[in-house]
Amino acid sequence: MCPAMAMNEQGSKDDSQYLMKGVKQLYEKGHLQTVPKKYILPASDRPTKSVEDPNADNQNLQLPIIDFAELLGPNRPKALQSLANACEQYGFFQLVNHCISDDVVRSMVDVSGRFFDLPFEERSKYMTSDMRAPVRYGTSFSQTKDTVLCWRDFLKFLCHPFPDFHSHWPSSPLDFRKVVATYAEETKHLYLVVMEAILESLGIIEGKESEEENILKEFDNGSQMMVLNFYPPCPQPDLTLGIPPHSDYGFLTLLLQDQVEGLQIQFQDKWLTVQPIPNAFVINVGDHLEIFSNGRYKSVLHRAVVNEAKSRVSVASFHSLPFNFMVRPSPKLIDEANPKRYMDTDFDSFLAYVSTKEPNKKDFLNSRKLTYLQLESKLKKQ
Ligand SMILES: O=C(O)CCC(=O)C(=O)O
Ligand SMILES: [Fe+2]
Repeated sequence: MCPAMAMNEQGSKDDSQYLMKGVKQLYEKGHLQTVPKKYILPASDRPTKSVEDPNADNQNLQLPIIDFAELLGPNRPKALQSLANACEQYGFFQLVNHCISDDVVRSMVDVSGRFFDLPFEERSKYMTSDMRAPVRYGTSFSQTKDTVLCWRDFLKFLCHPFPDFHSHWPSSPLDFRKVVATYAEETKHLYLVVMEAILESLGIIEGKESEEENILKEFDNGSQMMVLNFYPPCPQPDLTLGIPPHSDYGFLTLLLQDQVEGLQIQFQDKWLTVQPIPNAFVINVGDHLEIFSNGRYKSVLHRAVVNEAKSRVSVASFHSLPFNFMVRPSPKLIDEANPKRYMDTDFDSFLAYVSTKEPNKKDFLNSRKLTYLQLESKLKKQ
């Protein structure tokens, strides 16, 4: 009997070691009919499926679509308004007509898939529990802390700022570094143009004064981290999740998904599935932008579901200020009617937080919120 089947039925001592090799390994070697116990969520956390029930999860969602060309053209004011509405109401939008070529986008999804196709020995060279490692391969969400494991394997790596980062990236597949370097550079540029529009939509910048150029320079020098997610087919997709509900650290995430659906966002207390649009980016507001906008733009919970038939690849590019910078509500968005709603935060406090807790839902962002009493005493002092 293969180890995965044995584990399924009785649970052996080697289980955890075997499971730590990830779900691709499990799927390929296990001929699985059922998911191992360690992946089964409590009933209340499972994704449900019912087309008849209008209140059930998994209905489709047409996210607001922002046309990049409109954002740069004479209709910019209208496009900025749509951007503001999307960030306030959904925390998410799809960006179409952007400047990154179909070829660059397709190559990135393709090379990511080929990375996960490598033998486990090759992928596992990058396995580490060090959260600060410039390259980290792993499985689940936080593989050493998750009480229930998730149905995903991932590769995480730093893109910016990082001297000589190419030499840390996987050297296999042979074209990995070249394809990723082009993609990282182009997504960073796209992020900066979108971020400038977001700052304008918040009324933080208006023209090209020197003070405003400084704020843009901080974003220019900011951090960029990439995560490649791989979700193999799952024999019982209703019992588990690819990624549990979470919000993203950072200002913006630019997510590329292949044509297999799986991303769901929480909207009006329901989980709705985002329909992939070929070559579009799903962009979402991260915790730092919610803090910086003093709560005006929302960092929304999202998760990934898996399916029985197809594997799925997604590529997330996370962008924020430089790692040593404090993120705080913009002074331009604080006044008597809008007191400061969040504590200042930095990367170290985030790392300290996630390394002591099982990352769960919006915990980190909630830990940064000033409570009602704190707000009241601040108001009194003003
Ligand atoms: O795969 C997806 O659609 C979601 C990925 C995600 O949310 C993440 O990597 O933070
Ligand atoms: Fe995410």
